[in-house]
Parts: sequence; structure tokens; C-alpha cells
Amino acid sequence: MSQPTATTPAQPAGTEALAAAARSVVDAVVRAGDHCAERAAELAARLRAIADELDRCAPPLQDRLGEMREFSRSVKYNPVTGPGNPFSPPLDCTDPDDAGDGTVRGAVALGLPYQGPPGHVHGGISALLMDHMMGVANGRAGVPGMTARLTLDYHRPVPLYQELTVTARHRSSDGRKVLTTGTIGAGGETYVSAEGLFIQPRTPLRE
Ligand SMILES: CCCCCCCCCC(=O)SCCNC(=O)CCNC(=O)[C@H](O)C(C)(C)COP(=O)(O)OP(=O)(O)OC[C@H]1O[C@@H](n2cnc3c(N)ncnc32)[C@H](O)[C@@H]1OP(=O)(O)O
Repeated sequence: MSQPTATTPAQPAGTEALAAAARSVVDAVVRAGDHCAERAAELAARLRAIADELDRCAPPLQDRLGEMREFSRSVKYNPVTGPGNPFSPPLDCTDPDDAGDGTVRGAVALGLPYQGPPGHVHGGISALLMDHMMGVANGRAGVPGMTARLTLDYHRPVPLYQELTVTARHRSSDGRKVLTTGTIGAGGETYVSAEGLFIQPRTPLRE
């Protein structure tokens, strides 16, 4: 029987299936740790061969960077919610359960690759989730912008392997300055709260 993992993607296909498989590899590498030391060299060679195969499919970097300016691709491959990016947990906010007040919600459970303090999520990962979710809230409010300042209060350590609720809400705008708040919590408890100042660019960031 396979070991439990923190992230259980819902039947992905195509490149999303590829990303989900790579994500599973990352999770399994950290969970197996020194317990697979005897087979590490052999397994590394097999993974390297797969990476080389993928490299042969990849277009020149400048072409790919150009493609990635497209909004749909930036959504698919972003490092927080992107189903096409193995680095993303991914945070699921496809059904954001908008309460009608502009709050966006997402759900995620994070495993050992995201550990900071023992048994808990790295504080920088919490900041990543907050930054991104506030960006999503701003986008939905029609005021997308660049993060200029991010302030986090870490109230409690964020547990690994527990479904977390991540929220964000655009609060106010003053010219190009956008103020947004967010939380990470579970079971009615808030582990992290955040406030962000975002600046709307003079020209759009993406095509
Ligand atoms: C699924 C799709 C959803 C995607 C969500 C993605 C979310 C991800 C968000 C990010 O990660 S963005 C990446 C991290 N952020 C950056 O790289 C930003 C780097 N900084 C910059 O590019 C510029 O500094 C910035 C665009 C933020 C501002 O430059 P500007 O030249 O446009 O602004 P300007 O300097 O004219 O300042 C405009 C106002 O903002 C204020 N301001 C700017 N930076 C500030 C700051 N850091 N703190 C406080 N106030 C600040 C500034 O004082 C001024 O106030 P006033 O209008 O009242 O005079």
C-alpha cells in the first residue's frame, strides 16, 4: 500500500498528470529520506534520464519565457495554485466559495517537503501562500498589482498534513495602492494573518 501524501490531486491529465507525478516524487523523496540510501544512486539515474527526456521537449528558454507571459499559462504554472507546476502544493482555489464580500478561499494540506520547524510548515511557505492568495483576491477585485510590502503575524505554528483554509480579501484602494488582508487557519483557528500593500503597475504585467 502506498504511503499517505499531503496532496491528492483529483485525476489530472496531460501535463497536469506529469506535474502531479513529479510532485509525488518530491514528496516521496523527502518521506523516504535516508531509508532509500542503498537505492539512491540507481533511482537518481532513472530520474535524471526522465529529466533529460523532458529537456529535449523544452523550447529555447527565451521562447518559453515569452509564452509564460500569457495569463492562462501564468495560472497553470504558478508556484502556488498551478496544476502544471510540480513545485506548487497545489493550493486549490478553483471553487473559492466567495462569501459575497470579495473573500477568496483555498484549501491545501502540506507535507514534509514544506517543513520548517519540526512537524510544521516553514514560515516562508506561509508567506508564499499569503502573497499569492492576496494576489488572487486583487485580481478578482479588478485591481491586480505587484507586492510592495507584506506583513505577517505568525500566531501559531502551522501544522503539516492538515487541511488548511487560506483566505484573502481586497480591503481598499488609494490610486494605484491596494491594501489586502489574508489568513491561514484550520478548524476555526487562525495560524497566520497577513496584510499586503500592492501597487498596480502603470502598464499591464501580462498580455
Ligand atoms: C493566478 C494569478 C494570480 C497571480 C497572483 C500573483 C501574486 C504574486 C505577487 C508577487 O509576488 S509580485 C512580486 C514581488 N514584488 C515585486 O517584485 C515588486 C518589486 N517592486 C516594484 O516593482 C516596484 O517597487 C513597485 C511596482 C512595487 C512600485 O513601483 P512604482 O514605480 O510603480 O511605484 P512608485 O514608486 O511610483 O510608488 C507608487 C506609490 O506606492 C508607494 N510605495 C511603493 N512601494 C512601496 C513600499 N514598498 N512601501 C510603501 N509604499 C510604497 C509609493 O510611496 C507611492 O505612494 P504615493 O502615490 O502615495 O506617493
